[in-house]
Amino acid sequence: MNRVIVYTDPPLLASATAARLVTAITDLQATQPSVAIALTGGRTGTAVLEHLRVNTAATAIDWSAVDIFWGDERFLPGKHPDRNETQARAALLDHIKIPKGRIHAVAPSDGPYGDDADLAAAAYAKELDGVTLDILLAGVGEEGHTLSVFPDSPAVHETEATVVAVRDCPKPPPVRISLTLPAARQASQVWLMTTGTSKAEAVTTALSGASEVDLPAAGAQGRELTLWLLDKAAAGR
Ligand SMILES: O=C1O[C@H](COP(=O)(O)O)[C@@H](O)[C@H](O)[C@H]1O
Repeated sequence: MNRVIVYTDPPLLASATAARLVTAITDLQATQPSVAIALTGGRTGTAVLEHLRVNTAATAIDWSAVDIFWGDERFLPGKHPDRNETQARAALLDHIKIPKGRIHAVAPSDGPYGDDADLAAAAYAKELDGVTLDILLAGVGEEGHTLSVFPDSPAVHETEATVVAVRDCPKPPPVRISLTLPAARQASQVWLMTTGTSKAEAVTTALSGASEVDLPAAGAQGRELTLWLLDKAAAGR
């Protein structure tokens, strides 16, 4: 099922999405022992986490039973400010009571696999093996990328692997680790969040039946639900 929800502006989108996450996570926790969420980087994804941090209802979440993954990561040294993990830690993860073992970050480029992005991708695929993501949060780029799957790139043609190393990305940094679209489609719910007029064309093209090769965001669909969370500007077309 596809749903599109439009908010007046980016701050409202971020706070409403944080509230939606609180409800979704606590509802899931009422019926299953643990919940798996994949985070996204970028402005909107980080703003949602900041709102989650200050949302008083979020104290109802039992973080000790939430596994945190990332849909994609910028392959940079650990603690680099541009890593999606670093930003998520600053926005939320360093402020909540979540056991270390529940945070499943992608290895950095100075980590156990050094700067071998293929090894880091393979290790992350292993980490995700057997996990069903309850909610995959993802952004949308101006050219229609989602996760770190860019239009007409090798990653968008990947049909076997769940996680790939992505090189020569048009958006910096050039090397990234990303879930593939087939892996994204294993998630129960995919929430695609984006704001701003610069995203409007990508959004309308994706929702008008574009091919995922041309517009990867069109191919990120959850098994139960695909939710497009937009501000008025991104929905403007
Ligand atoms: O580089 C990335 O950007 C996208 C979208 O970011 P935004 O700032 O335009 O919201 C994000 O979804 C992705 O995780 C990240 O690596």
